[in-house]
Amino acid sequence: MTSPAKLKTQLRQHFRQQRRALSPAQQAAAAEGVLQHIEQLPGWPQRRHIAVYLPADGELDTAPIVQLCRLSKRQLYLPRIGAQGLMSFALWAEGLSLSRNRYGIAEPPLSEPSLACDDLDLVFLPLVSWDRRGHRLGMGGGYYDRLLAEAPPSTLLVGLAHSIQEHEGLPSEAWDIPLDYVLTDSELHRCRNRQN
Ligand SMILES: Nc1nc2c(c(=O)[nH]1)N(C=O)[C@@H](CNc1ccc(C(=O)N[C@@H](CCC(=O)O)C(=O)O)cc1)CN2
Ligand SMILES: Nc1ncnc2c1ncn2[C@@H]1O[C@H](COP(=O)(O)OP(=O)(O)OP(=O)(O)O)[C@@H](O)[C@H]1O
Repeated sequence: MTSPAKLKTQLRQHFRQQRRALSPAQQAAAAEGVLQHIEQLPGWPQRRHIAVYLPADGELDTAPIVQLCRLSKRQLYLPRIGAQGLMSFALWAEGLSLSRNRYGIAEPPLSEPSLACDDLDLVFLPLVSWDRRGHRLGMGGGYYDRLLAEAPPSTLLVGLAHSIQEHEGLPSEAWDIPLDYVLTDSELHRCRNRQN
C-alpha cells in the first residue's frame, strides 16, 4: 500500500505541474474571479487583520485581494519563515521593502512585528491541492500546519485555489489542519469541519 506521505509527494508533483501550466491570461482571470465570491465569507466586512501570501510556482495570485483589502484599510500580514521550520505572520505595511526567504519568496524583514494567530481574523492559505472536506495539500514544509495548530475557531482558514486543483479524497495525516472554506475562481466552498 502507498503511504500517505508517498501519495502526497506524487500528488504534489502532479498539481504543481498543472498549476504552472496555466497561462498568464488564465491566472489573471482566476485572480479576479475570486473577488466575485469573497464577500460571502462570514463576517467579511468585520475581518480586519488578514494574512495573505505572495504567489509562487503558479499559485493563485492574491494581488486583487490585496488591493481590495488596502482600499478598505485592513491590516495585512505575510508568512515569514524563522528558525527550525517555524513560520509566523508578520505585518505587511503598504510600500514596505521585503526580503527574500530561502525559497526566493518575498517576506517582511525581521524588523516587522509578528502577530499571534488568535489576533488574526482570517488566513488565506496557498495550496497545491484541496478537497471538499477541507483537506489541504501544501508545499510539504509543514509550516502552515505547525503554525495553525493552535488557531481558534474565530480565525477563519480559507484556502485559495484554482478549481483545477481539486482532488477528492486527498490523503490526510494527523497534523493536517482542515480548512474552513476554499475560495476559487468559480465558488466559495464551505467545508464544515470546524465550528465558526
Ligand atoms: N506563496 C507561498 N508562500 C509561502 C508558502 C507557500 O506555500 N506559498 N509556504 C508554505 O508552507 C511557506 C514556504 N514553504 C515552501 C516550502 C517549499 C518550497 C519549495 O519550493 N520547495 C522546493 C524544494 C525545496 C528547496 O529548494 O529547499 C520544491 O519542492 O521544489 C517553497 C515554499 C511560506 N511562504
Ligand atoms: N503540528 C506539527 N507538529 C510537528 N510536525 C509537523 C506538524 N505539522 C506538520 N509537521 C511535519 O511537517 C512535514 C510536512 O507536512 P505536510 O506534508 O502535511 O506539509 P504541507 O501541509 O504540505 O506543508 P505546508 O503546511 O508548509 O504548506 C511532515 O513530515 C510533518 O512531520
